[in-house]
Amino acid sequence: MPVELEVREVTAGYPRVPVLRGISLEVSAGRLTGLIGSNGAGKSTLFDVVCGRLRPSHGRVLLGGREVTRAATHRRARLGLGRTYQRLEVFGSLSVAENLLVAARAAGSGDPAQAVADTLRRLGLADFAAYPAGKLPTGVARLVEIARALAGGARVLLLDEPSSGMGTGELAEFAATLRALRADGLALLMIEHDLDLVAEVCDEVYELREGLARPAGLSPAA
Ligand SMILES: Nc1ncnc2c1ncn2[C@@H]1O[C@H](COP(=O)(O)OP(=O)(O)OP(=O)(O)O)[C@@H](O)[C@H]1O
Repeated sequence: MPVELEVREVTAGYPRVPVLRGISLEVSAGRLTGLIGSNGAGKSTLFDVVCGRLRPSHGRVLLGGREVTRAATHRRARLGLGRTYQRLEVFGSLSVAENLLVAARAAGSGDPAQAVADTLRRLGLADFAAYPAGKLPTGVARLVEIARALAGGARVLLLDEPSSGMGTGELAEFAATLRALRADGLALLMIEHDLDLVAEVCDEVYELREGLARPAGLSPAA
């Protein structure tokens, strides 16, 4: 499977706070890659570099083999990069379907309404289509965030603690959803604190520690 996202020797941080010190990792299509590490290790910082919210002082980011290290966030989105956030970022006053429609229109997809219908079905959200996103239980709202990225044409998806706020039943369903997205050929990079979920679904796992990404000793999924 082709490598969709490459991070090569990235060094980045904030004024007087060095965080990443030469990180390299790859995410391929049809693979679910886990990213773990203690609080403050720099996981979200790495996502910010990949998305273009933070410019690295050294190193490169490639999407689908294209250099995007200096590309604007919206250009990366056009190239198929999607992201969810640790703190939910759905449009609360819009319905679930409207949330997706905004993304599908912004992506300029051929038939936005069709893209929305397909994505709602894909994530098992059809019954919630007309529901105000701001009133959803957290676990469902996290699926809406993922659906919105997919409706926007994401092929590389960065998930920031997607299981937080989910109950046990929701977690089992979510694991199945992740496997289905992987089977569809998406390249998935997931920050996650639930190590049982990581060990269950991830093909490979990196641990972020002291500014470097190292393969973690979690048994990968079959
Ligand atoms: N805007 C900022 N300005 C200055 N320092 C920041 C900023 N954002 C994050 N940091 C610092 O950068 C370091 C890495 O933070 P980051 O949020 O990337 O860690 P994380 O691994 O995602 O942690 P968590 O698991 O708690 O979300 C921390 O020391 C944090 O305090």
